[in-house]
Amino acid sequence: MISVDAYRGIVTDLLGHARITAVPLARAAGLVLAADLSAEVALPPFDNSAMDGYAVRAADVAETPVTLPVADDIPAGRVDVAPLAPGTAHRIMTGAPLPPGADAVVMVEHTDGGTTDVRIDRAAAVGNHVRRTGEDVTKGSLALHAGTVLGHAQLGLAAAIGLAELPVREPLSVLVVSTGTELVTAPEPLRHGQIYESNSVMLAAALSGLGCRVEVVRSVVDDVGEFRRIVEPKLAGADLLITSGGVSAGAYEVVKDALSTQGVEFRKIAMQPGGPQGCGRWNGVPVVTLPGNPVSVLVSFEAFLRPALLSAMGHPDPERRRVRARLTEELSSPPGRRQFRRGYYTQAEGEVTGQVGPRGGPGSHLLAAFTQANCLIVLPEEVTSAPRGGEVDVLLL
Ligand SMILES: Nc1nc2c(c(=O)[nH]1)N[C@H]1C(S)=C(S)[C@@H](COP(=O)(O)OP(=O)(O)OC[C@H]3O[C@@H](n4cnc5c(N)ncnc54)[C@H](O)[C@@H]3O)O[C@H]1N2
Ligand code: MOO
Repeated sequence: MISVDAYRGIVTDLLGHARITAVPLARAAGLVLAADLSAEVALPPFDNSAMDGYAVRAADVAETPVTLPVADDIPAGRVDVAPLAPGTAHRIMTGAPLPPGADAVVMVEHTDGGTTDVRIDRAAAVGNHVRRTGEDVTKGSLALHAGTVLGHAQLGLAAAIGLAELPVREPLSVLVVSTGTELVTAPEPLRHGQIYESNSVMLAAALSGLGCRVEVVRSVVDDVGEFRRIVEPKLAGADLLITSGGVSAGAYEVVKDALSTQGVEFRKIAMQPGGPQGCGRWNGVPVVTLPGNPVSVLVSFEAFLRPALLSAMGHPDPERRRVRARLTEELSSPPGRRQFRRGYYTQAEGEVTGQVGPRGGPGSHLLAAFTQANCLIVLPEEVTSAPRGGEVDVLLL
C-alpha cells in the first residue's frame, strides 16, 4: 500500500504540463496564462476627461463666475485635438483627449452649457476631472503575470492593452470510460442485476468544471477484447484516459486484465474509499483507472485527480480550502488509511472554529449522501476514532 500523498505525486508527475498555445480572448476564460504580459500601451493611453464639460486652464477659472469663448468641441474619439489658447475653453466629453494647455475640466452642471461662450460658475483646481496617462497601467509594466487564472477582469485588461490572443495552457482532453456489464443508460429499462451508469456523468461534469475537454464512453462490457477494441482507437486524441470499474480482486476485472500488461500499474492506496487504483501509460497516453463505486470515483477525483489536473493546466493553487472544524458526532476510521467522509460544514458568525457533521456512512455506494455534503472530513491514517467535539481537517468542496 502506498500513501495518498505519494500516489498524488505519481499521478501529478504522470500528467506533466499541458501544452502552451495561443487562443483568442473569447476562448480564454478560465484558462491559465502561460507567460508574463507587459503592457504595450499605457492605460489610460492619453490624458482625458472624466466628465462631460469644458476643458480649461485652472488659472482662467480661479475667479467665478467667468465667461470664456468656446474655441473647439471635443467628442470622445477625436484624434486631431488643437491646443487650448489661454482665456478660452473647449467643450469636451467623457473619455475625449484633453487638449494641450488644458489642466482641468469643469463639469457641464457647473456651467450654463454654452456652445459659443460658456459661463463657468465654479473654480476648478489643476487636475480636476482629468484622468492621467498611465494612471491605471504604465507603458511597459507587467500587466498580467504567468499563472494568472483568466477571469473576466483579467480578459478585460488584456483587451484594454490591445491584445487579441493570449498564451495559455491548453485544456487537457480527457477520455472517460465506464466499464461494467451491469451498466445500462436511461431510457433503457433496468433488469434485475443491472444498474444505471453514473460515474461517467459525474466525471465528465467534474472535468468540464476544471476546463478539460471531455469525451465519454458510457459503458463497456467486462470483456478485455471488447475494451481494447472500443477504447484503444480513441486514445490518439487524448491527453488522459480515466476509467472506472474493473480494478479490484474479482474474476472479471476488465481494466486490470486489459492494461496490466500494457504499462499500467495496479496497487492499493492507503485511503478509504478509493483504495484499489491503477495508473501508467497505454500507447504513451497517461491512464488513471478508478475503482467503480461512485463515491470512490468522486473521492479519488478530489484526493489526486483534481489537484493533478489543475497543476498540469498551470493553476497556481490546485488545493481545496482546508479548515479545522469540530465534529458533531463520533467517527471511526480503519487503521492505516486516510478516510474521507462526506460532511456538512457550518461556521456561525463570530465563531473561530466551525462545526462539521457526517452525511451518510463510510460506504462508497452512498451517492445520495454526497449530494448533501459540502465538504470532505479527513481522518488521518493514524486515527481510528475521532470523538464528538474533537477537531478534524475539512476540505471545502
Ligand atoms: N475481494 C475484494 N473485493 C473488493 C475489494 C478488495 O480489495 N478485495 N475492494 C473493494 C473496493 S474498496 C472497491 S472500491 C471495489 C472496486 O472494484 P472495481 O473497481 O473492480 O469496481 P467494480 O467491481 O466494477 O464496481 C464496483 C461497484 O461500483 C458499481 N459501478 C461500477 N461502475 C459504475 C458506474 N459507471 N456507474 C455506477 N456504478 C458503477 C458496480 O456496479 C459495483 O457495485 O471493489 C471492492 N471489492
Ligand atoms: O476503496 Mo472502495 O473505493 O473503499 O469502496
